[in-house]
Amino acid sequence: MRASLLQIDVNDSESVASRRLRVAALVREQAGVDLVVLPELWTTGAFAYEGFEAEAEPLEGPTYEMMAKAASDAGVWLHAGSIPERDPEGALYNTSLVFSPSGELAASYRKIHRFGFDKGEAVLMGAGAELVTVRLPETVIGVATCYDLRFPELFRGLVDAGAETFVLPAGWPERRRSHWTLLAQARAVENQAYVLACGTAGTHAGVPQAGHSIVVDPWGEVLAEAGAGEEILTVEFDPAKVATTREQFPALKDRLLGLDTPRR
Ligand SMILES: NC(=O)CCC(=O)C(=O)O
Repeated sequence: MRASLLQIDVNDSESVASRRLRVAALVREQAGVDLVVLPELWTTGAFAYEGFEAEAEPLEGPTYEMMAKAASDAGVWLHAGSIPERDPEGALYNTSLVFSPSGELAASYRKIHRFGFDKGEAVLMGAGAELVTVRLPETVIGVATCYDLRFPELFRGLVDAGAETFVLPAGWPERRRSHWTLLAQARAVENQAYVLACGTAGTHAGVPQAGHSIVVDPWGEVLAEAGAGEEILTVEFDPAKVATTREQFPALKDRLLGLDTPRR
C-alpha cells in the first residue's frame, strides 16, 4: 500500500482560498497512490483561533466540495485533514473528512480531545464523542486528530473497533516535537498498528510548526519522516504486518479488561 502525507506550509500570508486551490492541485498530483493524508485545520492553522469563527464552514462546504473532487480526480482515498465545521445550530467542531476514490464521504470525525486547556480550541469548539474507523481495501484505518495522540485509551478503543492503521492529521508545534515522535512510536508499539501522522510546516499565528510528519510500523520502526518544511512524504508499507506482528508477539491478548477509569 502506498500513502502520501502532504505536510502543508500553513502561514498567515497565504489566503485560505488560495491554499485550498493549491492543496487540491497537490492531491491531484498523487494519482497512483492508495491513500493521501492532509494535516489538521490546514485552511486556517490549528493555532489561528480567530480564523475558526471567520473560516468555519458547514460539513459540505467549500473544503468538502474541493477535496471530494480532488479525491475522485486522483482516484485515491483521501483523509482531507480537518476543517473548522459549523453545525446547523452554530456550534464549531474540529472535523476530519475522509473521501473514497469516487469522491464520496466515507467518514467524518469530530476531534474528541480539544487542545488549549481553558482557551483556544478547548473553549471555541465542541468535543466529538464518537470513535471512527474506515475500511479501505487494504486496511482498516482508525481516525484521530493531533492532541488525541496523548490519549492512549482512544487508540485502544479504535483497536477494539478493528483499526490496524491510525491516521492522524495534526498541527503540532515545534516546541513539543520530541513528544510528537515519541507518542507516534508509542501508539504504534502498544497497539501493534501503523501510525501515519501528518503535521503542518511553517509558522501561523506566531506558532512555529514541527513538521516532521512520520510513518511508524507496528514494531515501532520509523519507516519515513519528513523534515521541517513543506514536503510530500510518500511511503510504501505492508498492511499484513499488523496481523503478523499481533500473532508473533501477542501482547494485546494479555490486556486486563475492566481497568479503565470512569469518565469524568
Ligand atoms: N492542535 C493540537 O491539538 C495541538 C496539540 C499540542 O500542541 C500538544 O499536544 O502538545
